[in-house]
Amino acid sequence: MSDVILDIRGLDKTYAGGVKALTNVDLQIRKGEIFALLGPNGAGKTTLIGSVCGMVRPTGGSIEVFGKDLSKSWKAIRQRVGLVPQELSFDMFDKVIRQVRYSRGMFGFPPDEARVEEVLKSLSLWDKRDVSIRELSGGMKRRVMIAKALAHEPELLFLDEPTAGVDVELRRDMWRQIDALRERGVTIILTTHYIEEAEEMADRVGVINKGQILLVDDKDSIMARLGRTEAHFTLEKPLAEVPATLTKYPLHLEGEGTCLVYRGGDGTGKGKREIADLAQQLVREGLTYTGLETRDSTLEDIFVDLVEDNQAKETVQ
Ligand SMILES: Nc1ncnc2c1ncn2[C@@H]1O[C@H](COP(=O)(O)OP(=O)(O)OP(=O)(O)O)[C@@H](O)[C@H]1O
Repeated sequence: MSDVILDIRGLDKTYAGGVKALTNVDLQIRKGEIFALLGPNGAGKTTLIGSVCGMVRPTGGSIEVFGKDLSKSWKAIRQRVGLVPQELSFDMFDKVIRQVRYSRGMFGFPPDEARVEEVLKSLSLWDKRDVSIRELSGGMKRRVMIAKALAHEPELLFLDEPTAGVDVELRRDMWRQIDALRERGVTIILTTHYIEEAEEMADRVGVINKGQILLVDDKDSIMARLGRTEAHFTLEKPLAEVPATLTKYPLHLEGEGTCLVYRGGDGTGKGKREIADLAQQLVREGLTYTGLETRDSTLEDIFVDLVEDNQAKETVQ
């Protein structure tokens, strides 16, 4: 891939206390994409970001950013990378605009008032520029964090849980901001617990659990490959087992035999077709049902299944 902007190979991190936070992580990020890294608490997301942004020293593997080895060209690379960390970090008594200016200087860039103004305006912070940060709401403080990370015009931007603790309205507003950055060609890697966020924003999604990458793919292919359709047939009379004539369908019984559950398909409409066939066959076989509910799986279902599967495999091993 010639447009790879970040190339992580065989990355390992074992913390001093012995916690293995990353195991043999391979990840390639393409220029201009929005990549969402999903994982439960403690999966290794922050460690992975920290390894690229210089807060964590990996114990194995390699990281190339903009085609350069991070361990050799750290300073030049860091100038072109932005990070919005999970935890708020600034001088609470300082004014918004000063913190943004200061951040630009920290990365070795000369003052540029036009740029600072543009960033503050794009995040609807211009009116608050002379307000002391401690007086802002939590969501607005988070915007200041983003403004700081954007002040030096990064080409690669990491957002670690950008919308944690932010209300729905502000979250959507931030999504718009992130979209605007993409339009400007910024490559964005975000970690999130909100699967809705990944579903809405990302071009590609990676799932990490216990320090291992379980899956990386285009969001649409994940839905097509792993998406399922579910149908719940409420039966008039309970069944002891799934009839032999129906075993070609992915079925099981729930609710002490009163609910026949179909779970199958592949996100391409196959599930809906099979459910329609199944419904007809139930009628032909005199298996009366009094209710039918269907729904397509979401990215969240796929994510939960993947992590649970991985957890179950680990328990067996
Ligand atoms: N400085 C540290 N020293 C020792 N262990 C650490 C350190 N930082 C993180 N860990 C451990 O490494 C593992 C991965 O943590 P990490 O913060 O990377 O996960 P995460 O996916 O970002 O979690 P969350 O979603 O809760 O932020 C966890 O078991 C965590 O307890």
